[in-house]
Amino acid sequence: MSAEIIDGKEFAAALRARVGEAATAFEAAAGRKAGLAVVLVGDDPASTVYVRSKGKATVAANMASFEHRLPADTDQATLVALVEQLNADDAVDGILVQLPLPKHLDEQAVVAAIDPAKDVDGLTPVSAGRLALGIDGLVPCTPLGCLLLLQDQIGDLSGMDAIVIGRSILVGKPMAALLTAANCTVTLAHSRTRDLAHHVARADIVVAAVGRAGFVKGEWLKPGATVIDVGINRVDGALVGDVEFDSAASVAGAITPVPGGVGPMTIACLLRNTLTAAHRRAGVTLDEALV
Ligand SMILES: NC(=O)C1=CN([C@@H]2O[C@H](COP(=O)(O)OP(=O)(O)OC[C@H]3O[C@@H](n4cnc5c(N)ncnc54)[C@H](OP(=O)(O)O)[C@@H]3O)[C@@H](O)[C@H]2O)C=CC1
Ligand SMILES: Nc1nc(=O)c2c([nH]1)NC[C@@H]1CN(c3ccc(C(=O)N[C@@H](CCC(=O)O)C(=O)O)cc3)C=[N+]21
Ligand SMILES: [Mg+2]
Repeated sequence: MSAEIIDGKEFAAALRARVGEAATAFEAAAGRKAGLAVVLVGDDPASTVYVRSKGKATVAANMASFEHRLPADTDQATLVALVEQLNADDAVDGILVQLPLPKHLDEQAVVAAIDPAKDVDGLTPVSAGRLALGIDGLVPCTPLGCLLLLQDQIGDLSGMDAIVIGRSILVGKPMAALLTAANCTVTLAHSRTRDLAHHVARADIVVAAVGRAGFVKGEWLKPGATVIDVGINRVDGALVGDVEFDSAASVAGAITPVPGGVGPMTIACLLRNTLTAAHRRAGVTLDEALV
């Protein structure tokens, strides 16, 4: 193995600590804590674990956490009514509806009901439109976390060839937009891409968000490439990424592990977005140098 291991867990802990300090300053200035509401429909075990760890991180960063758990058979009108109630609640700065929702619910309509000012997941049409147009707004947490790791690892990304594998609304598409804004030349690959290995071989930066364990092979990589593994797959009880770690680590220059890479960054960026939303909503200036 030759690759440097990118310690997302450590980076995320430092970011959460800075967000916590800024959240304390926000409370002093605004007379209230910044607040994050998370909505979980159903009892998918992985989602339940994620929502719980996020709630703990929120409280540890001196923000208020509001958890709403609804039964799996909740109807559309009830869920949208909850989102509207959270939109109207002044103590709530951020709203996250855990995805995927049970199949009988219209995910797009639920997300579109979120007030864009509180869209800390960056998933509403308004947030996605702002990102596409280069207008300042709230950016999806996982791609934001990946970008922060890349900039910390590499510095200026200008002119680099990047490939994003996966084009989901939550990860791949916004990741490609962020890398484009950072002046990379971006390839966005998906299940219909022909000769993926050929495209990967050109890339200085590889972001894998496919949802298939060990899908990206080390032999595809350009030697020295920086590899960001977004995948969270459970195989025989263990968490593994979308990149075949051992073969990739022998070719890459740097690589994120799973766990301990992108996952912790997602939570840290969720807190950061909540703090950003709180400042904007309260008309308090955020010291950007801090976070
Ligand atoms: N670490 C974290 O914080 C987070 C991790 N994740 C994890 O990241 C992974 C991806 O999540 P998400 O984006 O939501 O997943 P989706 O299932 O929504 O999207 C998967 C994408 O991968 C593409 N894909 C599937 N098979 C192939 C293939 N053979 N070759 C090329 N592309 C392919 C699909 O293409 P097509 O569009 O053509 O179907 C699709 O665009 C999952 O493992 C998920 O658990 C997700 C969110 C946060
Ligand atoms: N609206 C919405 N927004 C999301 O951001 C969102 C979502 N829905 N649905 C599910 C996915 C998945 N996701 C993860 C976040 C953190 C870890 C994480 O912290 N992982 C740890 C390991 C955790 C463990 O051990 O299980 C790690 O990688 O080190 C993983 C996955 C956010 N998602
Ligand atoms: Mg380091």
